Amino acid sequence: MNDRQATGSPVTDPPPADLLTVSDLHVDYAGRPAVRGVSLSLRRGEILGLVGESGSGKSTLCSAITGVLPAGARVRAAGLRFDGRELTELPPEDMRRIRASRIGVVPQRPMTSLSPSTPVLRQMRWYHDGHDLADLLAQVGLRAVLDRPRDHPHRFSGGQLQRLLIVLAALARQPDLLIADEPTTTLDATVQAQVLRLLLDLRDRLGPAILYVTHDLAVVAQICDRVGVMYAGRLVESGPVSQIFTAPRHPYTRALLAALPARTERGRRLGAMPGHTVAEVTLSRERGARAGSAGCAFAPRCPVVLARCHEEEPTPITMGTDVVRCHRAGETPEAEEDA
Ligand SMILES: Nc1ncnc2c1ncn2[C@@H]1O[C@H](COP(=O)(O)OP(=O)(O)OP(=O)(O)O)[C@@H](O)[C@H]1O
Repeated sequence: MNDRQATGSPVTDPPPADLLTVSDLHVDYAGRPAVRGVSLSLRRGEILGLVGESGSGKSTLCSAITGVLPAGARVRAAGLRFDGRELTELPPEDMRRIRASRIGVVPQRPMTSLSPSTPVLRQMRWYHDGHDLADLLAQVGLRAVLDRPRDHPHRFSGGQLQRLLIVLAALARQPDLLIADEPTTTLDATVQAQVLRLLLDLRDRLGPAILYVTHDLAVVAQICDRVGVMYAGRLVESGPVSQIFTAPRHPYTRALLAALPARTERGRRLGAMPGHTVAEVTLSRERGARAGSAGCAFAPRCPVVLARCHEEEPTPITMGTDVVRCHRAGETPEAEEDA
């Protein structure tokens, strides 16, 4: 059950079934781990935010779900279940067909996703799969595009193009899952707000689940039901937005939230925290693993680190609605400081 439903649904409602369940997913690039043992689930109509600093594995996780990893990437998973079917057990062609027809992807940079030499409206007609395009555009307040049949992509703003691409991804095929990997990175705050409103509108109208990757915690607070926090390829904490923002249990999540000057500030990206970069941490961890110790990847930067954290990697612990990977997850922050 997600946060929004939690406030309004009667207690007797059956729990909504998961649309997507990822179990113990690992992705390596030429032997270097990028995603390490990630498990998550996404329910129909739910928006799950994925946050974490650059290089933490967010895009790789999305690409593993859509099945479009570059050559040289190696994927292992205990399971990748989509709408009741185990994708890893299907013949590759069936897997590709399900992914292509039922998972929509909103690109990060709209300008580079369209052909520059063909009018936008014509490109939309190629892809929209026979729906009434005028109706689709009117539903989301973009009917005016129909009056511009000769305009090429460069005649549109980034925000207009992004909203058109979201319409294509979400309405034309009506996928069950939309993956949006930082779709507002290149947009200013006002246009970003329009794009977020459009996504919420589409979710409410059509009910796709949305996996929304962002560096911006304010966006998470605004549109997501649940959030997953990634660090060095691990999902270190996940849970309802209300829980994570008010009582984060992982020290990395707490550091991210503390770095926000005001919880309501818009447009702030997650900067790397002072100290080691993720790449340095991963390298030092790999050296540690070779030397026989493989502790928590966050230990070198952790303000509440224990000796144990350098030696033993924490396993995920379920605590109420949260799943946390931290040896100290059960302690209050005050107790951690006193220790
Ligand atoms: N095609 C690739 N070949 C080799 N390594 C890659 C490739 N793509 C990503 N990586 C590495 O995998 C790790 C995870 O990268 P990924 O892009 O998934 O992180 P991210 O959290 O999405 O970062 P960002 O927020 O900057 O997009 C990084 O160490 C990155 O350098």
